[in-house]
Amino acid sequence: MCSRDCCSGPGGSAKSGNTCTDRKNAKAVSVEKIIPTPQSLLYPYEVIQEIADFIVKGSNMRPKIGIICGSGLGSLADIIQDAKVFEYEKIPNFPVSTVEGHAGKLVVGNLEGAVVMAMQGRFHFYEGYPLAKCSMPVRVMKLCGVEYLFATNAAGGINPKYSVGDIMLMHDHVNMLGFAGNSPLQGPNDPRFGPRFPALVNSYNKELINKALEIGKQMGIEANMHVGVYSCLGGPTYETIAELKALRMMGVDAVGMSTVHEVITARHCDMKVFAFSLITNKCATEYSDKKDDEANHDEVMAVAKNRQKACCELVARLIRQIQASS
Ligand SMILES: O=P(O)(O)O[C@H]1O[C@H](CO)[C@@H](O)[C@H]1O
Ligand code: HPA
Repeated sequence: MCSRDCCSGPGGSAKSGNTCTDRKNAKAVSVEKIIPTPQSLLYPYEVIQEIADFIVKGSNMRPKIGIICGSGLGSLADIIQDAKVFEYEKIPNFPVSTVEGHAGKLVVGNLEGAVVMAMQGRFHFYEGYPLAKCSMPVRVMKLCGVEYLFATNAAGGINPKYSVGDIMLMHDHVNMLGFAGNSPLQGPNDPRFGPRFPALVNSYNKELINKALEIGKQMGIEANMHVGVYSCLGGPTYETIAELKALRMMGVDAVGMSTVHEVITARHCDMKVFAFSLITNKCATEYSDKKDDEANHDEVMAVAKNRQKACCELVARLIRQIQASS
């Protein structure tokens, strides 16, 4: 079995110059070798432990809260104090960020009295990474000591009541990649992380949602805050009108290309999850010739930049409350 990067995503081909020894020696390769590595075996426990040790030793901190910054929301990591910054390239066995708005840095430090670690840059399926690789950093967080995952994303609003700039607290998801038979947990289960068949009802911590709603009121943004259902598609294409109509019929309020596999991985290893979507564009669910109806990443980034202050404030205040009650 080849478990090197060259067989598991774009970081690999960069490192290996696209030469995989298994591929070069194809004639001699046995059937076992050409069956793709099950996702769960790409990052064995020991490799995750090595990465976690590297971060804990390198920062001399043990984080309690992990934050994943969505597209254009990297400033969530800029408010961390006494920060130790690790570039992804310099972390052993870590993938690289390839998307604009995802800087590719891991920031460990203090925020509102808690030690946090924040990913300024997440990994997406459309970048060519298997889902287990996209969500591998969540397991690293767990082995660093993280108890809470804060996952944030930029998303298209399908619920007609949502406006650009609104914040949707996630209380559930529809796992479209899972419907298609893809999961970060696919392959042999390592019980040191969690059970073979994890339950996902109650994945999004209700207490944290309620606290965030209260904070929204205190910030005077309650009219721009919703509680809703997110769905992740594979991307990188934005959705067709027919797909958006179908998602709406399924009860989806916001759509993106991330987060769900991170939440699955976090719940598998029993982390408490808080997640929100910043609505960066309204998704059209009727046919029209208007160019305005087309989503684009520049708009996503611009809206995220405009709303980063409110997002930072929400995250900081919620962490303060977690600290106050622990
Ligand atoms: O989910 P995040 O990483 O915030 O990014 C969202 O924005 C990008 C599309 O504009 C996609 O990557 C989508 O998933
Ligand atoms: N669709 C999918 N992903 C997205 C969108 C969208 O409209 N906006 C931001 N990320």
